[in-house]
Amino acid sequence: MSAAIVIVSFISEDKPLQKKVLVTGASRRVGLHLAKRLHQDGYSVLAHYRSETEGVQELKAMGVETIRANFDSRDSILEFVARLRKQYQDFRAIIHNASSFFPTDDDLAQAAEQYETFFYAHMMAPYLINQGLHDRLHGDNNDPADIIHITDINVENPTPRFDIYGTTKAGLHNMMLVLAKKYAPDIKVNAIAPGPVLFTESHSEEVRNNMMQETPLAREGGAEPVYLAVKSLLINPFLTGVSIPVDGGRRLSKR
Ligand SMILES: NC(=O)C1=CN([C@@H]2O[C@H](COP(=O)(O)OP(=O)(O)OC[C@H]3O[C@@H](n4cnc5c(N)ncnc54)[C@H](OP(=O)(O)O)[C@@H]3O)[C@@H](O)[C@H]2O)C=CC1
Ligand SMILES: Nc1nc2c(c(=O)[nH]1)N=C([C@H](O)[C@@H](O)CO)CN2
Repeated sequence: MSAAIVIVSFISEDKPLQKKVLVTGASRRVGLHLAKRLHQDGYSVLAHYRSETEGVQELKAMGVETIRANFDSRDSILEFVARLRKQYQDFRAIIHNASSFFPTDDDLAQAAEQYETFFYAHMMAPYLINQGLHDRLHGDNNDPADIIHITDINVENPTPRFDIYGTTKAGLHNMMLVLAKKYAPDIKVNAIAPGPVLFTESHSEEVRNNMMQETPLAREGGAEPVYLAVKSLLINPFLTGVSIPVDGGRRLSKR
């Protein structure tokens, strides 16, 4: 056998392709951090994004596989699932991080449009991706695979100004509970409920200070605590139907 064929056969006989960890909304902030840290910890990450950001370029430069989709309609989500099934055989985990966030518009027609936006991103996309890929999810060493929903601590104590956002995040929380029952014992389904982890430019100094006064640990958490919670779920084979609040205790004191 020639040297070239030997080399090719050696490469092709290397360990089987690693199972993918799909992270949605990985173009910026928490999702980008999750994708980077999972890659650094040796997982084979498939980073989903909508906007081509600098973060996406960083992921590509790190050798992280990326896939683009906008979860803005039933058809776009179904097309994304079909593409995933065509291109990938095996997944280790799916992390639903993609999310929109803005207050409800006073105009009813605008609020209706917002409802669709939130519903597609927070409920239809996670459900269709889970249901469309659950047979491709496989754990390691006979342990269950993972689905993780990134929700919000406010699912049980919502903020009126963000009522549609909160309603659809509550739906994502309930979906975690039902799928934990539906997909057992092959798949664990859990949630991470962040609190004040990363402010946005829309948060004034006053709003930030008020939030910190309502937060027992009195700090903006950052993205790393969310990753540490993700990691703890991935390595624990006996957790399902659980929601981990990553909020510095804010849920205890928020009005
Ligand atoms: N930041 C915080 O303090 C808190 C965050 N959370 C939750 O944690 C998660 C991460 O938060 P954070 O990083 O701040 O989120 P961001 O709002 O900063 O980013 C959300 C990501 O989702 C993507 N996305 C939004 N809509 C769609 C869509 N229709 N199709 C595809 N992708 C979409 C965005 O893509 P694009 O780049 O195109 O905008 C972006 O990559 C979210 O689920 C959020 O709800 C909960 C409570 C507090
Ligand atoms: N998709 C997003 N969801 C949420 C965000 C965000 O920036 N994007 N931010 C919050 C909080 O207001 C946070 O910024 C402070 O607690 C909630 N959800």
